[in-house]
Amino acid sequence: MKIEHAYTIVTSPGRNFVTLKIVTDQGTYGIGDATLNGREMAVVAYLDEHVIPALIGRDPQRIEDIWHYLYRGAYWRRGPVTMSAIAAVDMALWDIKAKLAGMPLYQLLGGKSRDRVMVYGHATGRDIDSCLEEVARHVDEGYKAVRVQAGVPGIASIYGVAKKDGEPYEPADADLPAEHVWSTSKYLNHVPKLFAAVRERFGDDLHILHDVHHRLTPIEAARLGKEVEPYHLFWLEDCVPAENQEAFGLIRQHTTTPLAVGEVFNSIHDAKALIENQWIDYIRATLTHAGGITHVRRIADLAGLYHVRTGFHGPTDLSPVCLGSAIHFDTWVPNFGIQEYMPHTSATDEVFPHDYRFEDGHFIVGETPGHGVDIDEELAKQYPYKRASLPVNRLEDGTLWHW
Ligand SMILES: O=C(O)C(=O)C[C@H](O)[C@H](O)CO
Ligand SMILES: [Mg+2]
Repeated sequence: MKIEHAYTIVTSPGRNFVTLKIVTDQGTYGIGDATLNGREMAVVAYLDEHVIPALIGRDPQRIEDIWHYLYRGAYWRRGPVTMSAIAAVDMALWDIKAKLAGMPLYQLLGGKSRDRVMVYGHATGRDIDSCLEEVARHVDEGYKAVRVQAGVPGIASIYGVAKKDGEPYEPADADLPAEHVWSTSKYLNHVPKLFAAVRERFGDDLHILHDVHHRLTPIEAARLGKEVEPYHLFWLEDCVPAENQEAFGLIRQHTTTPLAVGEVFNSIHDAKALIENQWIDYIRATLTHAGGITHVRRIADLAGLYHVRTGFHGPTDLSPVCLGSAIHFDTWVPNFGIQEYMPHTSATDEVFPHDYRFEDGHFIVGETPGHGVDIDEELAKQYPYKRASLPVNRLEDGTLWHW
């Protein structure tokens, strides 16, 4: 069997998505997600110019060999563009292999470790009261775990909070990067009050999560982790930028609040010290940005040795192809923790028909052979690419800060 044909599809049903389709000489095809928010066309160029020509004629069943061919063969290893391109190939090849086997992907990975996959949704509000209303809506819809993000008095716009209450949050909201202003002291003084209010209204059973979006220094993160201990967070996410993995060692010395990190990671090497030193509790590296199923499986296996569980990134800027594949992975992986879920627009769901379903705060995996997600190429053409950028963040004195 040979790869006969492969091509990229860029579509924007509400936001941009990049999909790779690989077709074999026997007609079976697979698709993979290559979406890198705000840098989509860099991955398209990488795939079109450097990867696809080298795939034609190869045996699609040799997933492991093709992974190493693309990783080692590039000489320039790692990085989000390279690893998203490799991931798209890998996901499409697993889709093909599972279709050839006549099995849903989770069966090929090793079968079910659980019947359903717990997800967390996003509650956002411009103040604490409106955030609580959104938490209530999620609880009514069956969610058992909710990420809470609220506006902070004195900060005009903040990560993770929708511009209008009740609407979904979209970070890539402008042609060129919007400029936000950030104050660590205002945030740190305010945010514990949000968790106190959530516990007060919803009691102890609801899992609550929070994303700091890389904005603190290690000692500030240690203070926050310590102060929120009484509210028993499921996790505190991305409390510091993670290029310096040792920073998490410092935070860990000070707090028992569970720590999650990894949505911007693209390799096992980004997470190795964090996992081996047990400085974190959840690893969030995603299939699309960290080299696909073949590589993320290695990260998960390493994590399992150290009591670190998975908590995959699942924003709307990863396509249903990534989400569908992630649900198969989550259903199999022994050290599963939780799956992030931001519902896609109905236009996106129409472009990407899929067989996974949300029920009572969980995802239920589908039984279609492959990863269970397809693309309607004719419909996709109706939504042309539109450049959209993530914002940048400055301190009140104008210093460029972490977004
Ligand atoms: O979903 C999350 O936890 C995020 O932090 C979302 C990111 O800001 C988003 O995916 C950036 O593209
Ligand atoms: Mg995040």
